[in-house]
Amino acid sequence: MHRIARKILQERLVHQQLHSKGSEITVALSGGVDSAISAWLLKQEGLRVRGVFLRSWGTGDEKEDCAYRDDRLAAQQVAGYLKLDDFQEIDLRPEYWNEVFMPHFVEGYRNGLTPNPDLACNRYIKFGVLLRHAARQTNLLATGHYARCQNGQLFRAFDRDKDQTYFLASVAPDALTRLRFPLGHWTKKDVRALARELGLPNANRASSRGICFVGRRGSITSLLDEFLPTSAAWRAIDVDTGRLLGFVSPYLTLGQRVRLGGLPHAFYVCDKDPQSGVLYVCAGRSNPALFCWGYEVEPFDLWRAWIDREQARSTSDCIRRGLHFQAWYRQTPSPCIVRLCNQAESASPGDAAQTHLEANLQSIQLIQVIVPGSKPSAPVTAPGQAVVLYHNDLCIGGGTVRRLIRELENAPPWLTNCAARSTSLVVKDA
Ligand SMILES: Nc1ncnc2c1ncn2[C@@H]1O[C@H](COP(=O)(O)OP(=O)(O)OP(=O)(O)O)[C@@H](O)[C@H]1O
Repeated sequence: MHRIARKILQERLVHQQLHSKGSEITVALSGGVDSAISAWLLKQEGLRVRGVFLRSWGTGDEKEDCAYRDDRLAAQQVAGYLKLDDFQEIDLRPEYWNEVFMPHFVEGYRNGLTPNPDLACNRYIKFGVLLRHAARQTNLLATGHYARCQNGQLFRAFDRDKDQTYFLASVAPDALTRLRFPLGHWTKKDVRALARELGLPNANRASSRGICFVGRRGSITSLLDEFLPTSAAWRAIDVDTGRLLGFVSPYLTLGQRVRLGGLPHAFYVCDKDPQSGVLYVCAGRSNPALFCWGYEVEPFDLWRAWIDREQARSTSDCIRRGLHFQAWYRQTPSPCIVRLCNQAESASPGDAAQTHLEANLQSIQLIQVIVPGSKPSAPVTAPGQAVVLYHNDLCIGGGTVRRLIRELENAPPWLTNCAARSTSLVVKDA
């Protein structure tokens, strides 16, 4: 056995449950080194491994088609080199277009949001349509994501620097029960070294360009101009003076600096009104018009599943403490308090002093992810983006930001006193 693999297997870092010899699994092969090593590891377990390459994008653009052909060829070469039991390409361009690109990306921007198509892609394409496709032949699907999964629960990867649970938080809990992430206990460094040791044809290939499209176009703005050609510039209005300062791109994000010529200050986006085509801006980064207490979030199913499990042992207390949130991939997690609420409360949250939720927890449609402290602070994310929640290593979902919470006039005692207290949930390591 190869040196690095032996070291890792001997140290029992591959904790995934071993399946009986002869069972089958589908591996999503991107052409990159992570999915290739995942396939190799599964073969070491004695599984029959079928490779599948996914085509999700293509507009006839020569540069894009060229990148797609390179990826497919690399995936095919890996499948041949590892003597996988099968290799297929599946074309999910219509599904990607209809379930991710148009509804999440294009419509999101049209509605003034800052969407994250990668989370939608994982939920609807890789762990939706592709998983259903895989289920026709094998019951399990593996990918080269860095994450750990056990009993339908998602845990951070051993390699914190590569941990991809942020992108997986939107995946349906029942899908998680059929997924394998063979690299959950590996570091990227060891994966790369093993690929070289095995002489894989893609051992030195850069990380895959993924199945998403933006990187290949240069900028989101040029892509959106193509798909939303009628979007006119919006009016930039200074929130403090009500003055019209100029006309700007509608795709600017909350907190982003706005380029407005000939003005003495730097201006930042503090609010967007897609109905009237107005971008509210404020002078300076420390302007209170930018600040918020936290984020109102529409929860992913994974969060609901966590709440359901918790409900069995907890009271109807609507505050959850001892959690951390991440607002983007690789962001250092920050402490937060989560308050469960329903639509009616959300319309007028007041000081959010209510501590008992009358409604059944099942009816929760919104959660408030609040940053502890006595003062509001500058936002770290924007409507449309995902805020992902963690309890230690356990990823408990999170959700899509619907709006910023600006209304808590003074920090209520539960927000300032209880920041450091932890929930009594016992987290089992995967
Ligand atoms: N076009 C594709 N076809 C099949 N599977 C894919 C494709 N793109 C990504 N995947 C799967 O999703 C996983 C994570 O994709 P991501 O785009 O984050 O790539 P990555 O971390 O660079 O991994 P890799 O080195 O395998 O490309 C991949 O390891 C692979 O299993």
